[in-house]
Amino acid sequence: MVKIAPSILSANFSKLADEIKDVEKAGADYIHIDVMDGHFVPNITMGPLVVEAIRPITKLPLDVHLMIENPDQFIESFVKAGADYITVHVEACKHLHRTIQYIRSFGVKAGVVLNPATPVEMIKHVLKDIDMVLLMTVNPGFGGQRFIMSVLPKIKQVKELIDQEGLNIEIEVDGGINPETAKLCTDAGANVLVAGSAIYNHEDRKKAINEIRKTL
Ligand SMILES: O=C(CO)[C@H](O)[C@H](O)COP(=O)(O)O
Ligand SMILES: [Co+2]
Repeated sequence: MVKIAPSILSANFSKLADEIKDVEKAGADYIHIDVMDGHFVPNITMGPLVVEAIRPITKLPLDVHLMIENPDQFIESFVKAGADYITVHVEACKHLHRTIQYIRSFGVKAGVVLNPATPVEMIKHVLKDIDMVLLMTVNPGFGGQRFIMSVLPKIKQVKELIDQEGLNIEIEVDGGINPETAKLCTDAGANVLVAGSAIYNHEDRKKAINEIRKTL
């Protein structure tokens, strides 16, 4: 079963609680939270205080995507704020294996993220230690960008590696996911689809989620 994770990056922040309840009612599986620090990516968004405020609003797992330098420094704060998944960029971690162990030491699911230009080889050594691989299908930093087609073979590559090893790891894709691109990703092996603008730019979120689901 493919999961849909609306990214609140494209939500109306002045009524964030309603925006989250709306997608939960509409059949979302996770809430995707994009954390940006203005260093790792050229944009600044939200931090642990926002995650803490969101936690009581929804029963859905909070999928926290850290686009920040030196993520270790903030992991405990995001755990305390209520994150269920914490994903860190391979490109931002000096000691990736250590960071993953640190996330898991709190009983939280750990994921690794690859930018479009980063090869899959970078995560081979940690596959047995993670719960999720997140493949960026845009360059991180902004919502509403165009899907990068050249990431599709990487999704397949990750799926094959996971299957070869008999592991139970979610494959999430993030960026430019919409009714045109979703099935390309699930056919390649993705089972979690992050969608920001494709859901939040529509008045009817249930319809927007169903439009994606019915293509799969
Ligand atoms: O991580 C992200 C950007 O760095 C966002 O999750 C992503 O861009 C979602 O937005 P959209 O679906 O509009 O592309
Ligand atoms: Co994201």
